[in-house]
Amino acid sequence: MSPPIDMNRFEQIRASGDLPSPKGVALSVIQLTRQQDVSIAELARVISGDPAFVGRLIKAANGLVALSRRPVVSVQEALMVLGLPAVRTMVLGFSLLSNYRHGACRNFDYNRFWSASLATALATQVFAERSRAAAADELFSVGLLSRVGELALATLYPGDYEGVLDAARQPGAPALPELEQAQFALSHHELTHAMLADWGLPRIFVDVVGHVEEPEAADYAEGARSRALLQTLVAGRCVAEICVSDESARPALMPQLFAEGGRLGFERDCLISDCERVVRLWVEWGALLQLDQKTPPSFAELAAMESAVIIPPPGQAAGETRNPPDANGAPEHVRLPLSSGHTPRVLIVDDEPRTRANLRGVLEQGGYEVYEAGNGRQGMEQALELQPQMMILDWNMPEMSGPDLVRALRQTRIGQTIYMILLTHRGDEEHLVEAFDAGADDFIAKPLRPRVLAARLRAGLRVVRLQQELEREHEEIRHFAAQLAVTNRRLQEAALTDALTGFPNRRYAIDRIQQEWTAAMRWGRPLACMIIDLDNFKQINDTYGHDVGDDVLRSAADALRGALRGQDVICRTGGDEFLAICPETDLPRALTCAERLRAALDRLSLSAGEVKLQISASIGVAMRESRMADVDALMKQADLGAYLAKQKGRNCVATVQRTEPGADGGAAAS
Ligand SMILES: Nc1nc2c(ncn2[C@@H]2O[C@H](COP(=O)(O)OP(=O)(O)OP(=O)(O)O)[C@@H](O)[C@H]2O)c(=O)[nH]1
Repeated sequence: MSPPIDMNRFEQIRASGDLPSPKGVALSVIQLTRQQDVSIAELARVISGDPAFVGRLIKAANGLVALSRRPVVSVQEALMVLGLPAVRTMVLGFSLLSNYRHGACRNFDYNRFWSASLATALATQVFAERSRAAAADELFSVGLLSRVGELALATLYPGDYEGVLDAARQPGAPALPELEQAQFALSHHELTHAMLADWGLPRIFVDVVGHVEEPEAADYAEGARSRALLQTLVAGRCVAEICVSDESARPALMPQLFAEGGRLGFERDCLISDCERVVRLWVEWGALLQLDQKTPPSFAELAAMESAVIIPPPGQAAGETRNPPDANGAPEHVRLPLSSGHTPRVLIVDDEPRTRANLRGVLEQGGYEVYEAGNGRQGMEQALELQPQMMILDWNMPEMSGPDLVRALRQTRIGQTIYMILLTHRGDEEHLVEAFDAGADDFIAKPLRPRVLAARLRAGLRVVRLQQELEREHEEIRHFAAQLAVTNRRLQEAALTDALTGFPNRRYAIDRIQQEWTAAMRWGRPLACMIIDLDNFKQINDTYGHDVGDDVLRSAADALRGALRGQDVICRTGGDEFLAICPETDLPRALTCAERLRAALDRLSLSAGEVKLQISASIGVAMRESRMADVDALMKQADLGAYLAKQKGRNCVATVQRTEPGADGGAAAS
C-alpha cells in the first residue's frame, strides 16, 4: 500500500501553479516523449537546443555503456542507449535542478538538497547494477527526484517552511513529516509521491518512492521486484547522507549503510567498492552541475575506522542515526563573501558586556566588522549565520563553554575555516593544551592588552587570507575542470562527427562496427550491416552544383535517420555513402529494414530552384556468419551487395548471402 494522499489537497496546490515544474526545452522534450510516434531525430533536434542538457545526457549514457562499448558521443546515440522513458525522467530532473538551485526559503539548503539528490541518484544506479532491481538508467532519475517534495514545500511556502525546519531542529522536536502535516496538511514524502505520479513516472517507481522514508511499513512480498527496488533506493539514500554529512558525522552513519547493503545481499567489499565508484561519479557530476560539494568521503577509510570512537554533537547520543542531518540540517545557506578585499568579520562571544565593549573598541580601531554574542548557544547560531572569518571566545560562559563551542563549530563545514582565539584568566600549560586540543588557533590570557591583541589578530588575519586564497584557487580549478570536461566532450564529438549531416563519421563507424562485431561474437548474437550508396549523385553535383549536392545529402540523411530503428546506428562513411550497423538483426530483418530506408529515399521530394529532384540509393546488406574471419569480411559482403544492387539497375536492395532462415553461407541475390 502506498501512503495515503489527500488528492484534493494536492489538486489545490497544483492549481496554484507554484509547484516546481520543468521549463523551456525540458517541457518540450517531455511533451514530445508522450507522443507515440515521436522520432529519435525530432527529439535529438529539440534536446540539442539545450547544450547543458546535451552534456548531461551524454554523460548519463556513457555511465551505462562505460564497461561494454566505446563512448557515446552524440545525442542520437545517447537517446538510443537510454531509451525514451529514462530520457523523459532525466530531462525532468535536470530541468528542476537548473531552475530550482536557489530559492527564498532561508532554512532550506538548496545546494545540499541537490548534492544529496545527485548522490542518491548515482548510488541507486550503481547498486541497481548489482541488485538488478530495475534498469539502472531509470533509477538514476528516480533517485534524483526521490525527495522532490521537500523542494516543493520550500518553493510553495518559503516563509512557513523556514519555521517548520527550524522547529524540527529543536531538541526533542517531533519528526519533520509530523510538523509538515500540522502546518500544511501534507508531508514532503506525500508530496513527492503525488508529484511523481502526476508527472507520469511508472507506477512501480512512484509506489516505491512513497515508502522510502518508512521502508519497514511497506508490505512488499519477499523476493518481489518492488521490495528490491525499495531496498536499493534506501541504500542509495544512506550513501547520499554520508556524502553530504560533515566528516565528523560520517563514521556514525556507516553501520546503517552496512545493514542496508546486507539486506540487498551485498558482500562488504563489493558494497565499499560500489560506494567508492559512487563518490567518483558524484565528484564528476557535481563539477558538471556546478554544485558546491563537501569533501568527498573515502568509504574504504570509513569502513576501516568503523570501530573508532565518535564524538557526538551536543544533544545527540553516540551512534544515533535515526534522524541524521538531512538537506535542511545545517543553516549553511548563507554564503557571505570571503574575498580578501572585504572587511574581515569578527564575532566576539563573551558573557561580560564590559569585555565585549573593550574588544569591540580595539577591533573597530583595527578596521574589523564586529558582531557580538552573549553566550555559547548564541555564539554557535551567529557563527553559522554570519560566517565570520575570526572569532574571539571567552573560556567560561553559561550554557556552553568556549572550548565546547570551538569543538562543536569545528564539526561543521563553516566552522572549520574560522580562525578562533580563546580568552582565559589563566595562562597555564594545562589550559593552553586544552585550548589547542579543542581546535582553537590561538590563546590569549586576560587581562587583555590592546597592542598584543591587535598583533595576534593581524597574525590570524594572515592565515585567514591564505585560506581564502586557497579556497578561491580551488573554486577556479573546479570551475576550470568543469569547463574543460565540456570542451573535451565537444572536441571528441566534433572529431567523430560528420559536419554536413551530423551523423557519426567514418572513423567512428569503423570503431563501432568492430565493437559490435566483438560483442556479437562473444554472445553468439546476430549482427547485420548495410551500405547505402546514393545513385548517380555525381550527376546532381555536376548539373546543379555542389551546394545543391550538399542539400541533397542533408535531406537524404534526415530521411534515413527518420526511417531507422532505435537500436541501429547510421554513419556517413564517404561522399554519398552511408553505413548502417544493425545489432541483434538477422538477414531477413535487415533486408526489410533496408527496403524501408530505400523507400524513404525514393519518396523524398527535393528541388533545385524550379526543378524537382528525385534521388534513390542502392543498398547492400550483409549478416555476420560464423565462417567470416573478421569484421572486414562482413563489410566486404555488404559492399558486394551494394555493387550487385547497382548492377541490377540501382534503386534496390541486394545481398550476396543466402536469405533462407538458418542459412549461414552460400551466395544468392535478393
Ligand atoms: N556535394 C557534395 N558532393 C560530394 C561530397 N563528397 C563527395 N561528393 C561527390 O559525390 C560524388 C560521388 O560520385 P560517384 O562515387 O561517382 O557515384 P555516383 O555518381 O553516385 O554513381 P553511382 O554510385 O555509380 O550510382 C562525387 O562527385 C563526389 O565529388 C560532399 O560532401 N558534398
